[in-house]
Amino acid sequence: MDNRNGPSETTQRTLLSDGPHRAAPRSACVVVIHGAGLGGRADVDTARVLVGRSQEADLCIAHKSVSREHCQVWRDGDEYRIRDLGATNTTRLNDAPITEGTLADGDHVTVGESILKFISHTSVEANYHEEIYQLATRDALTDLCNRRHFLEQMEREVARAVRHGRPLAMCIVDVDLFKPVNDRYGHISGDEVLRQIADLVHRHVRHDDIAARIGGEEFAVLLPECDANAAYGFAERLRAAVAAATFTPGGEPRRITISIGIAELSPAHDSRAGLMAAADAALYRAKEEGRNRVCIES
Ligand SMILES: Nc1nc2c(ncn2[C@@H]2O[C@H](COP(=O)(O)OP(=O)(O)OP(=O)(O)O)[C@@H](O)[C@H]2O)c(=O)[nH]1
Repeated sequence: MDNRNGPSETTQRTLLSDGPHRAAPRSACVVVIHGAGLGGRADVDTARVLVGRSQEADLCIAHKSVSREHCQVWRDGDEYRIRDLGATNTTRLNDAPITEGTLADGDHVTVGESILKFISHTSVEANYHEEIYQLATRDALTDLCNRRHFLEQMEREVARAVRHGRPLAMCIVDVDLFKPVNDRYGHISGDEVLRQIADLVHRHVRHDDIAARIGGEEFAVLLPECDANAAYGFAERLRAAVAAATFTPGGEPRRITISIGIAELSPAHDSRAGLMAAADAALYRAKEEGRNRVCIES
């Protein structure tokens, strides 16, 4: 159900055909194994990976001992290279200061007070680190991002969008009247419904969007480069897809609906907390106005 008159759709969004996200086999990567940013990682290929304190770094280590642009890592043919970017605390490779060097599997890179480990794509540890990364960042039930990872990503995306004056929108998605579903069919069947909804969320997002389960029956989607109208188009398609889907908790066909609140980055909502509060207020309105609808916070 719409509560807006004729929102214009400004962005073409793509339906993906596969189910919940699974990471592709990994390339080489750097993983923070000690200090601030522990567990953070970045894949390394020919594009230069920036490591630093900046929110815009590919591997952001938010600690004062780390320069905003500390070092960069990249693949050059068969070699993996690292270069210090004039950091105040010079980058160290296996404890020796460097301006530039070649990385070998298992090398330790000291960045301020944090230590990174370089894992080559052939390393036997690659799968282990991949598994740890998945456990730390994904929601076990739905395989979407977990709340913590979503909030971290959102912090970065908000900073990036504010800095470059780019649009950014977010949706908070809440399952309508889910308690009666649980009460009638049990939590296991309820979980299956949540998985099916997560699958629909995943199918409707673009590659660059960040989708997460942020609460029991609450999901969030962050949409970089989207204003509220474009987000509305996405949200409305998702709402309609859920409303049209057949769920079979306890083997009984049942319709389930969702309500969605949308907010976009604006001078009034220019922080992570502000944007989330605005989307939450819109969601509240969607519930108040009868559920199964999309509302935009103005
Ligand atoms: N199966 C399952 N249920 C959950 C999970 N997390 C929260 N819930 C349930 O989700 C339900 C949420 O209920 P309420 O917050 O009362 O809201 P609602 O019934 O969805 O109603 P409205 O949000 O007002 O439309 C509760 O029954 C929770 O137990 C979960 O991980 N799995």
